[in-house]
Amino acid sequence: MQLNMFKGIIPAFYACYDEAGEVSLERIKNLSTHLYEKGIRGLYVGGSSGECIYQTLDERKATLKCVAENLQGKITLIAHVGAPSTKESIELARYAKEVGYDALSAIPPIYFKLPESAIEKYWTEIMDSTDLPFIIYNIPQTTGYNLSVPLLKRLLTNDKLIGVKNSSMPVMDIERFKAASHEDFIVFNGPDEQYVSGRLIGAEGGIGGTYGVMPELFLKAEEFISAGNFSDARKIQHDINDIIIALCSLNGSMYSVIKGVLKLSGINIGSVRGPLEAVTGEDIKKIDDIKKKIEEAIVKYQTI
Ligand SMILES: CC(=O)N[C@@H]([C@@H](O)[C@H](O)[C@H](O)CO)[C@@H](O)CC(=O)C(=O)O
Repeated sequence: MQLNMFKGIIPAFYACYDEAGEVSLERIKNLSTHLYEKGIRGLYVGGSSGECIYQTLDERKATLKCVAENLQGKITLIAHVGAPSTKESIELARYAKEVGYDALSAIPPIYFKLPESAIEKYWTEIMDSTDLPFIIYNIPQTTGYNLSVPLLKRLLTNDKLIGVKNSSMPVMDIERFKAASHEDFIVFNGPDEQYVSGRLIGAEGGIGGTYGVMPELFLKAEEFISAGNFSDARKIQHDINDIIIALCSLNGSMYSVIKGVLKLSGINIGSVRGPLEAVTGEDIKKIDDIKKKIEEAIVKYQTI
């Protein structure tokens, strides 16, 4: 397996809606083209940022297909296929394979608190449903399950497992997963607030929910790390974190703020779907300040 295609900056793709809140193929095409032109390594489609659990199977398939039709063969495409049931997850996995994805990924089962044996079976059945490589999505803050090293080791007996997208907050988890696996196993940094530290401790790429609103800054952070310029890497991470704190400071979901910034920048992908909350009232005016903050940071690092 050629793992280089997964190394680098992979934005988690945002759900794209029209003004009525329906999935918009035109907007999916616009956003995916916009991110591609920024120079990203790939896209992670249909994950948390894709509002996966609030979309129907048909909407998720339409999104997967539209991104693939636009960018397949140009960048790495990872399909997140985690769904409430194994049946639906496998249906999405087979669909992703059919429309040309390079890899699959899934959160553990949601809602019921299931034993690890059920989680193992769930991921194994998805892996066995196609010949695509598979990436575990570990995000304990939303799923309530944190990948254990013993389960990772058992799953590693399946050659299709090529990596973990780790969104748990301790960077040490990245080091543990890397140490429990092998050289050709890739750990993706999940928390964007610690991209630099995640990379230094063993992550070889990143998949993140805020990359899409400021790809230039994460591409630059990656450039600094690759060049061994840790002083500037630390500085840009600081500025990125200030922006993430601002994105999370308004009265709606972070994704609503991100979509507001993108809209002001000419990329309209609508708002968020309930129960996620949109930004309202006076806070709407503050979105422009966040956009300016991002632009200032981009300019600051452009010539370094
Ligand atoms: C808990 C959480 O939502 N984590 C995000 C981060 O990118 C997160 O949005 C960011 O670090 C800001 O807190 C990602 O791991 C989500 C992601 O990659 C996805 O959309 O699938």
